[in-house]
Amino acid sequence: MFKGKTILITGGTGSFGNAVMKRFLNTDIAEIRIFSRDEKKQDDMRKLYKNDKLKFYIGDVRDLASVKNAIHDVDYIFHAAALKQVPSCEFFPLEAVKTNILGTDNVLTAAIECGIKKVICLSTDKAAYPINAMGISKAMMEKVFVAKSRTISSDRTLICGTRYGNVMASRGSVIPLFIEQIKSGQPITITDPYMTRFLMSLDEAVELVLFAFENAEAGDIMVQKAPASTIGDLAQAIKEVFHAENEIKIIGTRHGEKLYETLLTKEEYLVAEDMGGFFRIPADKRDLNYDKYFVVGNQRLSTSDEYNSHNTERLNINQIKEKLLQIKDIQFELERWGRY
Ligand SMILES: O=c1ccn([C@@H]2O[C@H](COP(=O)(O)OP(=O)(O)O[C@H]3O[C@H](CO)[C@@H](O)[C@H](O)[C@H]3O)[C@@H](O)[C@H]2O)c(=O)[nH]1
Repeated sequence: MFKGKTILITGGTGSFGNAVMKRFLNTDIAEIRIFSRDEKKQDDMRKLYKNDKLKFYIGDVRDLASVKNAIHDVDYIFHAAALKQVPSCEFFPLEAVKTNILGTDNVLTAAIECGIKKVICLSTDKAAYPINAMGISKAMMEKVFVAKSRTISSDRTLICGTRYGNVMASRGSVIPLFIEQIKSGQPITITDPYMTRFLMSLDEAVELVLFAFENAEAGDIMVQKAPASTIGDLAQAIKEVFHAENEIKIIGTRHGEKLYETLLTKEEYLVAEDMGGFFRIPADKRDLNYDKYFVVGNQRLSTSDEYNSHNTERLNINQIKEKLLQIKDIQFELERWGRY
């Protein structure tokens, strides 16, 4: 599918960007463009991979001209650039607006103008029933790409998205933090032991985006079914994997946090297509003349459940340990500790 093609990954130096890049690097793809703001991270990547298929573009999704500069002759875009830390977006909500909402609009404007064949926008469970600035900005991002998908024929530019749960061990997330705390002998800080989060590996995140690439129609949001765990069990599993004795310190919920996350709202669950390991949330294809779509007896009330990290499959400590041990970064940390 990607033979001879050029892809652009916005936010390409991040955890997800790296994982997609690695998946494609040794295939018959023609070119992988990494678009991001950070020249140091790009330089590190350039030196690490030393591969002619990898091209680097400095730019910022907030700046339309810089996106346009990177987009010529591209076939497909994976749009992963985002501000994604929940607490920091609470303090700088307009920064989340600029990157996550306006930045996405820039990427789509440029993509449509340049006739890019497919754009896949990455969203998060925090966009479903959002309560924090990060989630609200991602919910608006979803609205932007669904609306934009209506304005262009999918034969020309197909715009769709994916919604993720927490990606285990991604940069800046809780798993690397717990490992750092273990290594430096500090207490492991837990916000709320009963809080739950969906747990996905980076490989699963890449799988989801590829599933969307193959199966999504214009405006669809694809969701991967995933198990979840409580944060208390996650911390205990990490302690056991590292044979650590660190004490646990409860620090309380941070700004903007939810007790559990939702991958499908009740309203979405009613219309979603169950595709086995995935859900497809179709875009509402009606226009604003609602009466022409109404069929008597066809009203549906939101009586269904939502799909969230409290009611999905719950992993126990041993199952979390199994998942942790499959993560390369954790294997690496354990080897460095000589405890593997
Ligand atoms: O010192 C800490 C820090 C965090 N947590 C908890 O660990 C969980 C995960 O936290 P974190 O890794 O910071 O992720 P989230 O805040 O859930 O957000 C992440 O996961 C989202 C998907 O839900 C992505 O969209 C975001 O970009 C990403 O930062 C949460 O329940 C936190 O309350 C702790 O218990 N102790």
